[in-house]
Amino acid sequence: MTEAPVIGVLALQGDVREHLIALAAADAVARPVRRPEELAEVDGLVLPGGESTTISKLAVLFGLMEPLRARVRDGMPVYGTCAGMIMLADKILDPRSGQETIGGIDMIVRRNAFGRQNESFEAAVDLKGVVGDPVEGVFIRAPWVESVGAGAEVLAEHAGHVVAVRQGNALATSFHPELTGDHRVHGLFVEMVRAWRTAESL
Ligand SMILES: NC(=O)CC[C@H](N)C(=O)O
Repeated sequence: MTEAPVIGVLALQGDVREHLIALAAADAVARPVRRPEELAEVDGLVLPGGESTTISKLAVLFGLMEPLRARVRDGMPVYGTCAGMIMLADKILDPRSGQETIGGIDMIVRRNAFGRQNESFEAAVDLKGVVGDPVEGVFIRAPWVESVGAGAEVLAEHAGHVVAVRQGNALATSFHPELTGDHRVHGLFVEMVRAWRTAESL
Protein backbone atom coordinates (compact mmCIF):
# COMPACT_ATOMS: atom_id res chain seq x y z
CA MET A 1 0.00 0.00 0.00
CA THR A 2 1.28 3.46 -0.86
CA GLU A 3 1.92 5.99 1.83
CA ALA A 4 -1.08 8.02 3.00
CA PRO A 5 -1.33 11.47 1.42
CA VAL A 6 -0.86 14.48 3.68
CA ILE A 7 -3.88 16.75 3.49
CA GLY A 8 -4.07 20.14 5.16
CA VAL A 9 -7.11 21.97 6.46
CA LEU A 10 -6.89 25.75 6.20
CA ALA A 11 -7.14 26.66 9.88
CA LEU A 12 -7.82 30.39 9.97
CA GLN A 13 -11.48 30.13 10.98
CA GLY A 14 -14.34 27.67 10.64
CA ASP A 15 -14.99 23.98 11.30
CA VAL A 16 -11.40 22.81 11.01
CA ARG A 17 -11.55 19.98 13.57
CA GLU A 18 -14.43 18.19 11.88
CA HIS A 19 -12.53 18.10 8.59
CA LEU A 20 -9.36 16.81 10.29
CA ILE A 21 -11.40 13.96 11.77
CA ALA A 22 -13.18 13.16 8.49
CA LEU A 23 -9.88 13.14 6.53
CA ALA A 24 -8.21 10.85 9.05
CA ALA A 25 -11.23 8.52 8.79
CA ALA A 26 -10.76 8.55 5.00
CA ASP A 27 -7.14 7.33 5.39
CA ALA A 28 -5.27 10.62 4.95
CA VAL A 29 -2.74 12.18 7.29
CA ALA A 30 -4.53 15.41 8.20
CA ARG A 31 -3.02 18.56 9.64
CA PRO A 32 -3.99 22.19 10.15
CA VAL A 33 -2.42 24.82 7.85
CA ARG A 34 -1.92 28.40 9.04
CA ARG A 35 1.39 29.43 7.52
CA PRO A 36 2.85 29.41 4.00
CA GLU A 37 5.53 26.92 5.10
CA GLU A 38 2.82 24.52 6.24
CA LEU A 39 0.94 24.98 2.97
CA ALA A 40 4.08 24.06 1.03
CA GLU A 41 4.21 20.65 2.75
CA VAL A 42 0.74 19.27 1.97
CA ASP A 43 -0.41 17.18 -1.00
CA GLY A 44 -3.92 18.64 -0.90
CA LEU A 45 -5.97 21.17 1.06
CA VAL A 46 -9.48 21.46 2.49
CA LEU A 47 -11.08 24.89 2.87
CA PRO A 48 -13.60 24.54 5.70
CA GLY A 49 -16.99 26.10 6.26
CA GLY A 50 -17.17 29.20 8.39
CA GLU A 51 -17.37 32.79 7.32
CA SER A 52 -15.83 33.45 3.91
CA THR A 53 -15.29 37.16 4.58
CA THR A 54 -13.28 36.37 7.73
CA ILE A 55 -11.33 33.57 6.04
CA SER A 56 -10.54 35.91 3.13
CA LYS A 57 -9.30 38.71 5.38
CA LEU A 58 -7.21 36.39 7.56
CA ALA A 59 -5.68 34.71 4.47
CA VAL A 60 -4.48 38.12 3.27
CA LEU A 61 -3.27 39.06 6.77
CA PHE A 62 -1.34 35.80 7.21
CA GLY A 63 0.33 36.16 3.81
CA LEU A 64 -1.48 33.06 2.53
CA MET A 65 -3.64 34.40 -0.28
CA GLU A 66 -0.96 34.46 -2.97
CA PRO A 67 0.62 31.12 -1.94
CA LEU A 68 -2.87 29.58 -1.97
CA ARG A 69 -3.57 30.92 -5.46
CA ALA A 70 -0.20 29.67 -6.65
CA ARG A 71 -0.73 26.13 -5.37
CA VAL A 72 -4.25 25.93 -6.80
CA ARG A 73 -2.92 27.20 -10.13
CA ASP A 74 -0.23 24.51 -10.03
CA GLY A 75 -2.92 21.85 -9.71
CA MET A 76 -2.80 20.92 -6.02
CA PRO A 77 -6.17 19.30 -5.19
CA VAL A 78 -8.46 21.50 -3.08
CA TYR A 79 -11.86 20.85 -1.59
CA GLY A 80 -14.03 23.71 -0.30
CA THR A 81 -17.20 23.28 1.76
CA CYS A 82 -19.68 26.14 2.07
CA ALA A 83 -17.50 29.18 2.90
CA GLY A 84 -14.70 27.11 1.31
CA MET A 85 -16.77 26.80 -1.86
CA ILE A 86 -17.04 30.60 -1.92
CA MET A 87 -13.23 30.82 -1.58
CA LEU A 88 -12.84 28.67 -4.71
CA ALA A 89 -15.23 30.67 -6.86
CA ASP A 90 -13.70 32.87 -9.53
CA LYS A 91 -16.49 35.34 -8.77
CA ILE A 92 -18.89 36.16 -5.93
CA LEU A 93 -22.18 37.73 -6.93
CA ASP A 94 -22.60 39.61 -3.65
CA PRO A 95 -19.16 40.00 -2.01
CA ARG A 96 -18.67 42.02 1.16
CA SER A 97 -16.35 44.96 0.67
CA GLY A 98 -12.74 43.84 0.40
CA GLN A 99 -13.71 40.17 0.14
CA GLU A 100 -11.32 38.22 -2.10
CA THR A 101 -11.32 34.63 -3.25
CA ILE A 102 -8.59 32.16 -4.12
CA GLY A 103 -10.49 31.19 -7.25
CA GLY A 104 -9.89 28.08 -9.32
CA ILE A 105 -13.43 27.19 -10.33
CA ASP A 106 -15.05 29.06 -13.17
CA MET A 107 -18.31 29.76 -11.35
CA ILE A 108 -20.28 32.59 -9.80
CA VAL A 109 -21.61 31.93 -6.29
CA ARG A 110 -24.34 33.66 -4.33
CA ARG A 111 -23.59 33.88 -0.59
CA ASN A 112 -26.26 32.90 1.95
CA ALA A 113 -28.45 31.94 -1.00
CA PHE A 114 -30.44 29.31 0.90
CA GLY A 115 -31.38 31.75 3.66
CA ARG A 116 -30.33 32.66 7.16
CA GLN A 117 -28.88 30.56 9.98
CA ASN A 118 -32.33 29.55 11.26
CA GLU A 119 -33.28 28.40 7.78
CA SER A 120 -30.50 25.83 7.77
CA PHE A 121 -31.65 22.38 6.64
CA GLU A 122 -30.66 18.87 5.65
CA ALA A 123 -31.46 17.15 2.39
CA ALA A 124 -30.46 14.00 0.53
CA VAL A 125 -28.14 14.94 -2.33
CA ASP A 126 -27.17 12.74 -5.28
CA LEU A 127 -23.52 13.48 -5.75
CA LYS A 128 -21.78 12.36 -8.92
CA GLY A 129 -18.64 10.40 -8.05
CA VAL A 130 -20.01 9.02 -4.77
CA VAL A 131 -21.22 5.45 -5.08
CA GLY A 132 -24.34 4.19 -3.32
CA ASP A 133 -26.99 6.11 -1.40
CA PRO A 134 -27.33 9.87 -1.71
CA VAL A 135 -25.22 11.85 0.74
CA GLU A 136 -26.83 13.76 3.58
CA GLY A 137 -26.41 17.42 2.72
CA VAL A 138 -26.18 19.76 5.71
CA PHE A 139 -26.81 23.31 4.49
CA ILE A 140 -25.92 26.12 6.91
CA ARG A 141 -26.34 29.64 5.49
CA ALA A 142 -25.16 27.93 2.36
CA PRO A 143 -24.23 29.48 -0.95
CA TRP A 144 -25.47 28.16 -4.24
CA VAL A 145 -23.80 28.31 -7.61
CA GLU A 146 -25.48 30.88 -9.77
CA SER A 147 -23.69 29.86 -12.97
CA VAL A 148 -20.79 27.68 -14.08
CA GLY A 149 -18.39 28.20 -16.96
CA ALA A 150 -17.51 25.68 -19.64
CA GLY A 151 -14.57 24.21 -17.71
CA ALA A 152 -16.54 23.33 -14.59
CA GLU A 153 -18.60 20.18 -14.12
CA VAL A 154 -21.81 20.20 -12.09
CA LEU A 155 -21.80 17.25 -9.64
CA ALA A 156 -25.07 17.90 -7.77
CA GLU A 157 -28.15 20.06 -7.63
CA HIS A 158 -30.68 20.69 -4.90
CA ALA A 159 -34.06 22.35 -5.46
CA GLY A 160 -32.98 23.42 -8.93
CA HIS A 161 -29.72 24.99 -7.79
CA VAL A 162 -26.18 23.79 -8.33
CA VAL A 163 -24.63 22.74 -4.99
CA ALA A 164 -21.53 20.76 -6.01
CA VAL A 165 -18.98 21.49 -8.72
CA ARG A 166 -15.62 20.18 -9.86
CA GLN A 167 -13.08 21.76 -12.15
CA GLY A 168 -9.87 19.77 -12.60
CA ASN A 169 -8.52 19.18 -9.11
CA ALA A 170 -10.81 21.70 -7.40
CA LEU A 171 -13.94 20.32 -5.73
CA ALA A 172 -16.61 22.40 -3.98
CA THR A 173 -19.87 21.65 -2.15
CA SER A 174 -22.41 24.08 -0.68
CA PHE A 175 -23.01 21.60 2.11
CA HIS A 176 -20.95 20.08 4.95
CA PRO A 177 -20.14 16.33 4.66
CA GLU A 178 -17.71 16.73 7.57
CA LEU A 179 -20.68 17.05 9.95
CA THR A 180 -22.43 13.79 9.06
CA GLY A 181 -20.06 10.95 9.94
CA ASP A 182 -20.33 9.74 6.32
CA HIS A 183 -16.81 10.03 4.97
CA ARG A 184 -17.47 9.17 1.31
CA VAL A 185 -17.02 12.73 0.02
CA HIS A 186 -13.73 13.08 1.88
CA GLY A 187 -12.86 9.65 0.46
CA LEU A 188 -13.49 11.00 -3.04
CA PHE A 189 -11.18 13.93 -2.30
CA VAL A 190 -8.47 11.70 -0.84
CA GLU A 191 -8.59 9.68 -4.09
CA MET A 192 -8.15 12.93 -6.10
CA VAL A 193 -5.07 13.71 -3.99
CA ARG A 194 -3.67 10.19 -4.45
CA ALA A 195 -4.15 10.39 -8.22
CA TRP A 196 -2.45 13.78 -8.40
CA ARG A 197 0.48 12.60 -6.30
CA THR A 198 0.95 9.58 -8.51
CA ALA A 199 0.80 11.71 -11.67
CA GLU A 200 3.29 14.21 -10.21
CA SER A 201 5.80 11.52 -9.29
CA LEU A 202 5.82 9.89 -12.76
N1 LIG B 1 -21.59 27.38 6.79
C1 LIG B 1 -20.90 28.26 6.10
O1 LIG B 1 -19.76 28.04 5.75
C2 LIG B 1 -21.58 29.55 5.84
C3 LIG B 1 -20.93 30.40 4.78
C4 LIG B 1 -21.21 31.86 5.01
N2 LIG B 1 -22.58 32.18 4.74
C5 LIG B 1 -20.29 32.72 4.13
O2 LIG B 1 -20.73 33.52 3.38
O3 LIG B 1 -19.13 32.55 4.21
